[in-house]
Amino acid sequence: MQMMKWADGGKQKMEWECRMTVDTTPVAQTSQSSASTEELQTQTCGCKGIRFCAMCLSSERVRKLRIEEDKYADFAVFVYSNKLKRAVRTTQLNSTSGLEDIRKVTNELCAGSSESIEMDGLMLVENFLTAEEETDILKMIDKVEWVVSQSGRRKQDFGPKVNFKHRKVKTDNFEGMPEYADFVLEKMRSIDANRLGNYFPYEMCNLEYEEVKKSGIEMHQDDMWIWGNRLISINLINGTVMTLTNESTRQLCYVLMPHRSLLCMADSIRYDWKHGVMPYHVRGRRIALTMREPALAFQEGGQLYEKYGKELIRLGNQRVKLN
Ligand SMILES: O=C(O)CCC(=O)C(=O)O
Ligand SMILES: [Fe+2]
Repeated sequence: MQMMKWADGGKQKMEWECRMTVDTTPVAQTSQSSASTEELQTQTCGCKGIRFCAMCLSSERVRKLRIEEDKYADFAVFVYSNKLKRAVRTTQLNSTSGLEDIRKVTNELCAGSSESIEMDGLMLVENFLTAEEETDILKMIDKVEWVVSQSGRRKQDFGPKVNFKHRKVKTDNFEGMPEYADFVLEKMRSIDANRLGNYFPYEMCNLEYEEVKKSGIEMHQDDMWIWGNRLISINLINGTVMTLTNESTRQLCYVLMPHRSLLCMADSIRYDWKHGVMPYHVRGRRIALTMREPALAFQEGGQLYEKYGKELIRLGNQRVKLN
């Protein structure tokens, strides 16, 4: 299998963005060309810097960045077991394994003598939404215009624009969360009031991934200045794999996220690990409904509450009616 890594060390400039992410070097991506790639190349995509999708895969910019290497090749590989609530070591997978192999190993896991690690702060809720609830939410999501984003994704942003480098926030286009946010937040509270209750996001970003576009999201950590502990991601239409890497312990963990599941990444998973979605783990169309809560400094009593937090929290509590 051919691997790609990025020659610029993964650093990239990002100014006013609607959302998160401190991007660093992405994990190797399998490079499979598809018949439709060439047709897509004539279109305009949103990729810049280290990012790529099917449309720009063979552009001059992307070709210059590629070198043959897999950054995580020597990491110990684990798969997350939602039954055991632990990540179990496997030698059947490597750092570029495909979706079907990861699914097989995950489904065949059993409590045994394999080395395993606690995944503090990782919570996977299978069947978080029923099929009917998913259909209702999707209808509302698809009423809103999609905007081309990076790495083959499209997005719908409900949140502030943030200049991560200069630590500035603009709220000009932020009118509140879409009306279906209340249903989602109430369902989270009803499932686990302790861990998922009391969640008042001031950002919701729906991300659309498509297999044909080779959509993915590079290994990254969400920004820690503005966004708080719990990152939420709900899998609509199709599930996928969340890849987690811990560079200090040199461990990689695959978390199989079924269709209609919710993933919460908090505590050490949020702060000690990176996460990403590999394009070759995407099937068909997938929508990730993601949410972020205020960092402590932006909450009442925090240093940035008066300057930014108060207004952001007020807007986060407003609802936008969808026609
Ligand atoms: O696609 C997902 O589930 C996660 C996306 C993500 O990590 C992000 O938006 O920061
Ligand atoms: Fe993220």
